[in-house]
Amino acid sequence: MNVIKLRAYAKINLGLDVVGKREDGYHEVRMIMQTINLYDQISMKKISDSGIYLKTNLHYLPVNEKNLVYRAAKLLKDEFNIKHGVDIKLDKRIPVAAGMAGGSSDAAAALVGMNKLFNLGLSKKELMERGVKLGADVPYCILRGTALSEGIGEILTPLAPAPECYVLIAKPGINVSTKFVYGNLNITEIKEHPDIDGMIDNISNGDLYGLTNKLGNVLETVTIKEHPVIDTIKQEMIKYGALGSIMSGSGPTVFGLFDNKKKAQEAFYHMKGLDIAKQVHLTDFFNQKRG
Ligand SMILES: C[C@@](CO)(OP(=O)(O)O)[C@H](O)COP(=O)(O)OP(=O)(O)OC[C@H]1O[C@@H](n2ccc(N)nc2=O)[C@H](O)[C@@H]1O
Ligand SMILES: Nc1ncnc2c1ncn2[C@@H]1O[C@H](COP(=O)(O)OP(=O)(O)O)[C@@H](O)[C@H]1O
Repeated sequence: MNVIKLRAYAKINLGLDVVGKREDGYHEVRMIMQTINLYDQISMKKISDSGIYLKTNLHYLPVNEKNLVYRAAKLLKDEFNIKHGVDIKLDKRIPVAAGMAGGSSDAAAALVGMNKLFNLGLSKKELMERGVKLGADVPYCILRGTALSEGIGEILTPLAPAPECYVLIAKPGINVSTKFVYGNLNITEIKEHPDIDGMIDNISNGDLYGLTNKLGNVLETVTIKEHPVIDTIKQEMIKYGALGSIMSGSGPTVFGLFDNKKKAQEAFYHMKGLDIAKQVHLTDFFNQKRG
């Protein structure tokens, strides 16, 4: 097998709480993670030359060590002293710097791809252990599905698949740095913590309405202060029938959850017509079992 094609799925955070700060500056989190059916495509080809060559459809993305895909390939190439090189094509559809783990998911897919392409025999757990060196969300992007994420994001507990619904995604035309958002978060000032344990109960009972009532993300306090347009998009989603709407991750992407296809489609067209939302997608939850 000399060529491999992979899908790198985006995630949203149905709940994001920060419960502490470590001495190295990283934050301890409790998050409900959910993979959605929006993905980048990656193809990897073994070559005789020893280099790592990356091409992408987005001209502004780095194609060297600054790209997480390159770093993922290099990490395993160095560890296993692989002599062959790899040609990688990355077709991005997940919005960049959006709070949807696009880069982390690409890195996760590249680790999985290298493992297959060079028959390294690493288990999922062993790939996840390597993934955290590239980013806190990378182990989750290898696991996928609905999961509780703790520690800095690397302690993962798989949950039952969250109840099905429609997911409207809208990203305003601004980019947000995760480092900036965590760096400007003052934990002592967080007034409302999302009820992560309640959300876990709702997920195990298949209670969509209980779940959508509890959506919450403490990082909104930092990002919305900087970019009030995020709040405007949330309000538009609710106005158009979303059961709940919050910012994903460090932002600035906003998502809304819908139980009704027609309403979700109407909200999608409305959002596309607004010039505050630059990238808009209508999708649903990725479910490992449904494929
Ligand atoms: C906020 C979240 C929510 O899922 O996602 P995104 O918005 O990035 O998608 C994650 O916690 C982001 O994970 P990830 O994007 O992998 O973070 P990393 O690349 O490891 O770290 C970027 C920077 O964020 C800060 N950071 C990250 C994770 C964490 N638990 N505490 C932190 O303080 C650190 O300052 C770090 O230098
Ligand atoms: N494969 C990649 N895809 C997207 N961004 C990447 C990638 N590799 C490195 N980056 C850099 O990482 C930054 C954050 O990207 P991304 O992972 O999309 O953000 P987020 O985690 O907020 O969704 C970008 O500004 C980009 O320069």
